[in-house]
Amino acid sequence: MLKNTKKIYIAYTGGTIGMQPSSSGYVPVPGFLSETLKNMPEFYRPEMPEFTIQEYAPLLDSSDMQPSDWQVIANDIQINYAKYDAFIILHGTDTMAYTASALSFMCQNLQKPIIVTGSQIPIAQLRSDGQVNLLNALYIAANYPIPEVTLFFNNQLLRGNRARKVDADGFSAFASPNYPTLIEAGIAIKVKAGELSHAPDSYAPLELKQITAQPIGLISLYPGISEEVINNLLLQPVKALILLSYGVGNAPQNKAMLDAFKSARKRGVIILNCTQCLRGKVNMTGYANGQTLADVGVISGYDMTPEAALTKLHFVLSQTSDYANAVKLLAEDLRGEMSI
Ligand SMILES: NC(=O)C[C@H](N)C(=O)O
Repeated sequence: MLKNTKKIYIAYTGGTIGMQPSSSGYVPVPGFLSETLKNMPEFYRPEMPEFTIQEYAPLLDSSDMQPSDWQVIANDIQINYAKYDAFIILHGTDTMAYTASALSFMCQNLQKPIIVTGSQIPIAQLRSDGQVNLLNALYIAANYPIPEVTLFFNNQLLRGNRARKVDADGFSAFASPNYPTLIEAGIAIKVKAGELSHAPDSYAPLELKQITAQPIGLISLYPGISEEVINNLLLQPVKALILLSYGVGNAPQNKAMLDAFKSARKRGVIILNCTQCLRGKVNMTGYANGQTLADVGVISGYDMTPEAALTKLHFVLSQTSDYANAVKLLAEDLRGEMSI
């Protein structure tokens, strides 16, 4: 058996995969994951790539992840970019889709795979999905390199900025409602919508973009919503509001609410329309109720997930403070996050 010579960098940020039970529920325990892996010989078979685990301190339950943590991960990848063939981010599932989306925007000109994965049951527990998720992520990173930020879970490799956590306690915790699966790991590994990289002679440098946390509001419309609620959400220092609208981008014909959007738009607040449906795309020309939103300056988020919309706003507002510039960037498909 020929030894796999690929080198993979694993950034272990926390999450259930390396947790242990405590009196107050699962908690991450430093050193425990690396020790557990040492006793799992399948990770060291010759077909497996070499890997290095960088354990972060503190290890986080991913519900504690902040934009500054995305920056730490992105900086870490940049520092190690030349030395490794691919990167795996071990992460909790709760905010995994946010981190995957954020990294996709931060890593411009990415030419190596970054796969985010984790598990629903800790790796040291009976029936854990951690071992199979990490093993497959390593194998796919080494043998089926797709040079973008992806998320691997339950035998599916998804585009990171298209993924959503859709099941709180099932193994099939992630879906990509508006974009096909990149790779399906069944008995055979099938490359579906993913494009494999063709080992270039030299890698163009990775361009790392910064994200700083931005004041962004998010609201899902509901029958009975009042303009006071909307107005409160648009108060200073909010720079953008994600409006999760009905269906293809509809909202009630409530004059006071529309006026609130209009005056916010005049103050330079971005209002981004995404659908509250799991699947499908915003089209504000479909109904008169959607058109009135476009008329007051609400912009389309097309079929972006709320996670992609939020991280894209953090990203865009970190790059520019000019409204027109920001709107231009939001309308572009920057990293495959939306279908225009
Ligand atoms: N399955 C998990 O990883 C959930 C955990 N609370 C986390 O996001 O860190």
